[in-house]
Amino acid sequence: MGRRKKIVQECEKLMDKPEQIRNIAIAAHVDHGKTTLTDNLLAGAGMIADEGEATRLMMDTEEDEQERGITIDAANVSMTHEYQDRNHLINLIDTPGHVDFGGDVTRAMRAVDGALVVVDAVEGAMPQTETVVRQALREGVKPALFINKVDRLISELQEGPEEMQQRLTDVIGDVNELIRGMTQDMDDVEDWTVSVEDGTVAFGSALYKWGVSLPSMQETGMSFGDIIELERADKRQELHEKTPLSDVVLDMVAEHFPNPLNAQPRRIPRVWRGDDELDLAHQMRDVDDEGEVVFMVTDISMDPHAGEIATGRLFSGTIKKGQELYVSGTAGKNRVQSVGIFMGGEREELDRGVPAGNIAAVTGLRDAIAGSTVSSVEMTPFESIEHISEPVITKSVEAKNMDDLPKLIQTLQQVAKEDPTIRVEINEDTGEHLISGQGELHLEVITQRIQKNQGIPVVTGEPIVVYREMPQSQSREVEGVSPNRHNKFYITVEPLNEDIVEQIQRGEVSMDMPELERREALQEAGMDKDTSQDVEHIHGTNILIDDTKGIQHLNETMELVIEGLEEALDDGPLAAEPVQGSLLRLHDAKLHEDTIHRGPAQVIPAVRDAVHRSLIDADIKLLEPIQDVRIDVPSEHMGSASGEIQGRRGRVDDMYQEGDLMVIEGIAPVEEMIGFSSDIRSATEGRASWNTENAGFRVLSDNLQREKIMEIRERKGMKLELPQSIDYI
Ligand SMILES: Nc1nc2c(ncn2[C@@H]2O[C@H](COP(=O)(O)OP(=O)(O)OP(=O)(O)O)[C@@H](O)[C@H]2O)c(=O)[nH]1
Repeated sequence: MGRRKKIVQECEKLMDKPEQIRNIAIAAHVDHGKTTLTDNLLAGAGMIADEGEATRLMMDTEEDEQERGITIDAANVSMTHEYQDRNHLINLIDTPGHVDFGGDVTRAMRAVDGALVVVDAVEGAMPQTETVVRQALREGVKPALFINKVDRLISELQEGPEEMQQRLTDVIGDVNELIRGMTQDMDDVEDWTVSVEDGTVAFGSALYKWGVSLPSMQETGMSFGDIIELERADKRQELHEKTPLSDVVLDMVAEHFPNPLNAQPRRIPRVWRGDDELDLAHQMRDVDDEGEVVFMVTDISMDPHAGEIATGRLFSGTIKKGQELYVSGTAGKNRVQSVGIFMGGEREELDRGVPAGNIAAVTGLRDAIAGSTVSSVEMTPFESIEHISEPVITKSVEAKNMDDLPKLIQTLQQVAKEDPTIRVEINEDTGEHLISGQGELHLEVITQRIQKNQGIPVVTGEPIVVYREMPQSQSREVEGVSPNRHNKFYITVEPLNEDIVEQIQRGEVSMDMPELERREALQEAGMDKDTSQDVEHIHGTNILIDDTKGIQHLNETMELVIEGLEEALDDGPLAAEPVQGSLLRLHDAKLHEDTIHRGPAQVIPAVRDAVHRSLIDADIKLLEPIQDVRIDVPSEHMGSASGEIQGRRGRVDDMYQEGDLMVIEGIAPVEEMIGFSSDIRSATEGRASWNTENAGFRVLSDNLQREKIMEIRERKGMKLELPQSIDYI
């Protein structure tokens, strides 16, 4: 029997033993070595030959990933590992490190119970490290730490045992500081921090395939001194044989990460807000393979032969070929065509069903998108997997040949389904479609995949930034009148406080949650009690409050009011960009007796105009997306590197020495950061490494407001005048 077949059989056997399953993700800052580590683990588990570079191909499977040398999609793989005379099934997800692909990391965390955080010993904890730790903790996923590239401390930086120990202690301290900062408000008293003594920290070299932890050092009798000696003497093969990285890390995984039976009772209440007394709730907490099927889709990918593959975590029941399952948010059911597991980029179909507690790859769920809840009974869906960072950059895409148009539209729809951090606007009239994403690289990779994988030649526009509009003060009460003058709406608007906006973005306040919970959350974030009781609707990060009392027919008209409101907020009055962070109050309304005279054609424009006029009265301003920027650079290039931030309407907030490099931290508008990579390279002779992270939206400075609004209006073919309240009457 082939090796692969044998491993599949092993995995199948272990699937039914949840106490022997570990679902884990590997996550880190870009280039800290996740993919190299994952290759080690695969080789250690006997899945691939232990032969260096060729192994890379196993996890980074898409051609563009290998060309760019970074991970773009999260890859799934199942493997087995024997620990303390017991075999374990380890379902692993390797996640991308580049910030543009952070949405994949967020989704992967829903599927797993443990996160192995990889940190480069030389660079230490970096901004993306903080982000992935936060993503893990928010999902109730337990972290453990692997400090990588320790070979560089020894061979390049020539550090001795004390210096090295100090450096490792500092990295652990920094990671724990992040963890403590993020868990101080959590209700559970669980200790999420990592420590050498507990065995939740390991370190080593993924490149040279050796690793150690306190338990492994106790077992092998290796000391720091021995490691330094062997590494210095270039005896890395010996080091690898004496203390192989894969064993050390997989032992840590088996010992310290929770199995589904331990993890699910803790995680379900965090990610599911249904009634916890229901049988279904018990089945999910108990990982009941005979219960109803509850499957959370965390990733959709395309297989040229099998079609769409939905990968995700099965929390209850057994998923099998032929089952008819509900998909949240859609009507009707989908039929499961096949179920299987991933073995490093490749899917292995199984003849049997996959039971609760596993990560499964399912075909046939044509209505599912990343984030769908798929189940055998109708149920409250899981909390949506919020990725905080909204798209900030847009690019237009057109098919070169008109004949390709239908195929392009289909592909774009598929892209949006696979990656919810992308937004696609399809314009069948002009043929010019817009894709918005997390950054230049994100969009570039997607357009390249459309061209290469789908063979559709496309023309793309220059990347442009996505803007927002937001009121800055409290408006006066504004009257909106319907075209027939029989219906009137009285509205005011004011800015929402930042805490509330953030809560909505995180999904901690939504219309889907029980009202009482929502009220409490809003009050905690600073909303007064009366207001929090009258929330009628939430759209984007805007809230509608119904302050009216006993108005006849208002109830049945409310749907139209909301439609008018949404139209007004989607295309703000300044430049038709989305409005954010506004609190709208409906104070009063006068409605015609007769339904015919208060239909959509009357109510929608009246509300829309009232909202726009009140926004203008509330001193609405244009907001632009900004990024946190961090540059690490040798001190002789510090001036030119900080100049690259300041010259881009940016601000340098901090400069400090770290090791032999200077660190510059600041913020700059996304628009100005387009083309930054090549500029910083030439400004510092290629000596700088840098990282950017989207940091929300900021009011554009006053002297640029008019110019920018006109520029957008011109691009959109709108009238070239600043809108006045009077325009809407
Ligand atoms: N010296 C040294 N280099 C390493 C080690 N581990 C990884 N590298 C190198 O670091 C670079 C990045 O490694 P990857 O494994 O691709 O990093 P990653 O975190 O998966 O990066 P993304 O896929 O881009 O998110 C590669 O050039 C590796 O060869 C290590 O232990 N020591």
